[in-house]
Amino acid sequence: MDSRMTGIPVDERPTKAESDEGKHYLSAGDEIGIPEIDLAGLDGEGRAEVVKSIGDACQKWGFFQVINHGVPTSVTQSMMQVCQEFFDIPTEENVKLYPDDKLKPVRFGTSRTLSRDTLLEWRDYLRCPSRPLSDFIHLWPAKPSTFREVTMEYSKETGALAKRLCCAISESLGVESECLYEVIGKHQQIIMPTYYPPCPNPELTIGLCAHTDLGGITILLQDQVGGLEVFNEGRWVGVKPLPDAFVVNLADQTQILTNGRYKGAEHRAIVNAERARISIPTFFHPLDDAKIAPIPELLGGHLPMYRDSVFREYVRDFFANKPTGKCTLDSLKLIDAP
Ligand SMILES: O=C(O)CCC(=O)C(=O)O
Ligand SMILES: [Fe+2]
Repeated sequence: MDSRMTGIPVDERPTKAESDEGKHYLSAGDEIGIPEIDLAGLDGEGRAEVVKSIGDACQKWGFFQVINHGVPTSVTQSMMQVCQEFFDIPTEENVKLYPDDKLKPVRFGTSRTLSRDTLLEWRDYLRCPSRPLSDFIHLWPAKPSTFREVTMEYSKETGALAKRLCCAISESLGVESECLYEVIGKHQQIIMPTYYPPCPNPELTIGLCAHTDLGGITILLQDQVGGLEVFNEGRWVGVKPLPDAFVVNLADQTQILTNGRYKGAEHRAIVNAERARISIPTFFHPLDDAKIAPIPELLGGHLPMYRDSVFREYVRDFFANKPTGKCTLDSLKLIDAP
């Protein structure tokens, strides 16, 4: 906790960065917001319409919220509750039980970049891979006592939702329904319960610096506090918390696979002085040794925008780079536009 009191360097803080780059912030209450998509029609006659809305959102934002997503409210509520109980355990205890050792798949951290002293983010998180379940479940926290059972159910449900979303996204691109699921949806799944404590001086720091997610697709559950922001068309837009919704965003590998047609949007989390916030992103990644390149059918006679890369190497470079913006993705760029 002490190190957090130093805040992050001035040029990493949201207000400074925005005034420098001419960005401005729209709050969650403003009219412009990320698309809200009702998935109720996805498995019936309304499928084509829902698929189209998803495609439009992926193209314009790389971000959308879904309601009527099929994950039972009892499952999301229990997951929020058990994560709250986990973060109620003193930080020192969690640090001891799940050391922030990069070689350990399950670990607790106070910042993704804890080892680097230039960047301190105002958050705690637990990294919890869940696929294949038998490789990881015994490493998950045993306290709270219901953590494993609740998280297992949550993992199963979000996994099924990821499949439905990947299929809909593939259809929206006009490729075979399971195309994206095969590459990004069915392999690695990592659940990352995250806790942002109230911050006495929120203007001095940030919960999570601007970044894109490095995998394929992310499904995020958040409480009603708010703090997630998406960068779109030159400004930061707050993601308004909706009851019973998931926030879905595309990540770098999907941007590569779609040859830039769909975006892995930049986002960040800001903190506030009054209330703690919990968010639970679930990341879906390709296999470590998957070779990722633009899907040939999507090139449509154009040149590929990105060169091939092996996912494992992408991850290595991502963490070696300063985790801001799109620098790792940009390093694979061959041309600016297809
Ligand atoms: O907490 C949030 O709302 C965002 C989390 C996030 O973007 C991440 O962990 O990659
Ligand atoms: Fe993220």
